[in-house]
Amino acid sequence: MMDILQLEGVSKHFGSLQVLREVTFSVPEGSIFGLIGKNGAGKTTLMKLVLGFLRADAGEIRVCGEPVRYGNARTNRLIGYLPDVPAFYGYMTPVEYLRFCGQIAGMPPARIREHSKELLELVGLGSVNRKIRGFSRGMKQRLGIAQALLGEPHLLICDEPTSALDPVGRKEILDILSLAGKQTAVLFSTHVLSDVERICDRIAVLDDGKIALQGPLEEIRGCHRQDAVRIQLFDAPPDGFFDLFRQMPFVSAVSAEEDTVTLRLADAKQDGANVLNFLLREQLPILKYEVLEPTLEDVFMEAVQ
Ligand SMILES: Nc1ncnc2c1ncn2[C@@H]1O[C@H](COP(=O)(O)OP(=O)(O)OP(=O)(O)O)[C@@H](O)[C@H]1O
Repeated sequence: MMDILQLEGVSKHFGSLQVLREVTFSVPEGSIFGLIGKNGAGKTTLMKLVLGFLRADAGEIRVCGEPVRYGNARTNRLIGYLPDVPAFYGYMTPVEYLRFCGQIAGMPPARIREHSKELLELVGLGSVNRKIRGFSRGMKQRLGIAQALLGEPHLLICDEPTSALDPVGRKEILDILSLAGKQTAVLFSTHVLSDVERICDRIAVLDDGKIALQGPLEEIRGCHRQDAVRIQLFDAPPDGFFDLFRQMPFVSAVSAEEDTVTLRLADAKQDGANVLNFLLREQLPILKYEVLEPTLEDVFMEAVQ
């Protein structure tokens, strides 16, 4: 699979502040890539480097195999960009705005008309003929995505597209990015882990300028799988009963609370069956049995500590 974006050993400082330290990762074709980091972690700086708006101190950035050149980034024809605070001409309607953007980019008028219509449908602004001035923040973000997709980019870059939106607006944006991801690779930054869990297939965690963790989301979860099970009984067992689990060799941790116990196991499948058998033998009916998935939050906290 071709890499749409490659960063290799990219570093950047401002004065005495080292913002990025030898950042290396790539975004393959067809990927929706979540760049996770706290405020100030360097996400915006990284995106500006990819767009050639800033000059890297070291390292190389390639878009579809072409090196990015500072100040003269021909590679930007391959990229659609949604900045964190997009600016629009408030007196235009969405259709007028996209026409204006298409004209600047030198697209043929028929193509602009046709493609604008599709894109405005995609972002849920197909029937909105009002001026942009009165748009909500979410509507502006959606129009921004339509604009970024107008040139049919190979890579769509969105800087914190969901921050400052309410849960409904946030879901709308994620759904749109998910759809856009069928046509183009997507790189978006966020500090919201649930956004990433919803739509990304790959992630990188940026912490203190370094990539603390990266890879396919499934793989990352797999590696950090805790193999824990939570069991709830119909009734609280006799005092101290759950402590019996501590003596079992395959149980590495026990936490108990009234009728519920959480066990860390070497292997959820095999050891889980042993635990269940034990409870049956002791004639303690089970209300609920659950294998716990590590949340991205757990994984993230482990990576950035
Ligand atoms: N032009 C600049 N000159 C000096 N310092 C800068 C400049 N641009 C960014 N910084 C600093 O670099 C650090 C990283 O900023 P950046 O905007 O890349 O972070 P971010 O992860 O995008 O954070 P946020 O989510 O707050 O936008 C911050 O400490 C910021 O103050």
